[in-house]
Amino acid sequence: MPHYGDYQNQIYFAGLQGVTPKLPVDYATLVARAQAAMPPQVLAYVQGGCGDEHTQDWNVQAFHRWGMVPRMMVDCTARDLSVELFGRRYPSPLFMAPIGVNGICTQDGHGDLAAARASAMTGVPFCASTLSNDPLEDVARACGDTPAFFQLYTPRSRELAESLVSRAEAAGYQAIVVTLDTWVTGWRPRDLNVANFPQLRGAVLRNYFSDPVFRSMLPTPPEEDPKAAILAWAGVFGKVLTWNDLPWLKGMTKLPIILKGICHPDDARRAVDGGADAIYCSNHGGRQANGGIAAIDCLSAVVEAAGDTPVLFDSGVRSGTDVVKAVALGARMVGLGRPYTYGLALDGAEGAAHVIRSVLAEADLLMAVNGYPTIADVRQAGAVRQ
Ligand SMILES: Cc1cc2nc3c(=O)[nH]c(=O)nc-3n(C[C@H](O)[C@H](O)[C@H](O)COP(=O)(O)O)c2cc1C
Ligand SMILES: O=C(O)C(=O)c1ccccc1
Repeated sequence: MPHYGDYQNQIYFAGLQGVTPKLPVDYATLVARAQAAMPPQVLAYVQGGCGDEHTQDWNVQAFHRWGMVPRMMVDCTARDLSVELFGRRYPSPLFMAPIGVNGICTQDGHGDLAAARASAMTGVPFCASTLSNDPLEDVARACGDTPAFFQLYTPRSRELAESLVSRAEAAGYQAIVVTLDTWVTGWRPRDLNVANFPQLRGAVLRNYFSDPVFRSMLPTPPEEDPKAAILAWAGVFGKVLTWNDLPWLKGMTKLPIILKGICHPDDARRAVDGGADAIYCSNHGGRQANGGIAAIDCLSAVVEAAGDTPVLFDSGVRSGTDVVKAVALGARMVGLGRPYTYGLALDGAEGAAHVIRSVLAEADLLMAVNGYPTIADVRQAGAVRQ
């Protein structure tokens, strides 16, 4: 049976022919490469966070305060990283978190399709953002046989929200991820200092411009008057959601609803009581609120409060080790964010696939060495605060 860890052998054997990996396998070197290669404003938008970026930095640092204890004399020659979510089996806990500017991270402007192709190549599900340079239908097709999720930025117009969700359902997405923490944009000094907000320059709004309800709100089509369409987008973008909206969100679709941005156990309990199908513990990578504690330090309490309801996690995941730690702390699935987008920026779908394969290989080999042959074993072993 092939293992994700086999990627390591592929790299070493290629080395015998004088071939080294096109992109690095570690995050620090990857970021350094991205910093040298990406257009400065796109880099600032992807790399930056809220305020002085303490929460963003702490998301990453806090992983180091959790550790795992290896077990010996366990037969780990065969490993199974698969997990179940909503009755479907996924080959690993990893998924690609929604990144609304994937579209402008490749030179051709089709980074969403490239991200989707990386998903098809690796079998790691892609959570497509509402913010996209290609329509969600095309992105779904580019995911091939790999199931995908659709992330909804709930607009102020209910009709538009319903239209986006029904399109996502028709396109074959498996779940709707409703992001709760971004009805307004957090204070982002890197972008403010260069006065750059890509959406206001017309980037990544294709799901709106292709939507019949959005188009019906405009006196002239977006192709004829893009400025007016962008202003209309700015006016409709962010609905303030409250718990009273949960029945409406649930009623919109047959698909499972995943609430993204939950960090407090009381919110997790309310979400479960309100019928959320899954909870997504995340602080948006520290891009929305500064001054918060690290997302990984919120995870255990959220998992406990969620009971049987599955909990997804992202924010600060930089390696396969981080993925295994998040699983040990109770995450059913773990989202990779900035790292795959840097891969995308450096080498398109291949680059993102390489980053994903490196993360999976490290996770698999860690499980092999630590004596955790399955995800259930990881969960059982847990992680300790050091
Ligand atoms: C450039 C960028 C754009 C993002 N766009 C979205 C988005 O459109 N929708 C969303 O729910 N989250 C978005 N996020 C948040 C990610 O889904 C995820 O929560 C975050 O990247 C996790 O932090 P990390 O990348 O530092 O691990 C974005 C993050 C980044 C870095
Ligand atoms: O950049 C982001 O993190 C993001 O998801 C977003 C999208 C729209 C408005 C503000 C932030």
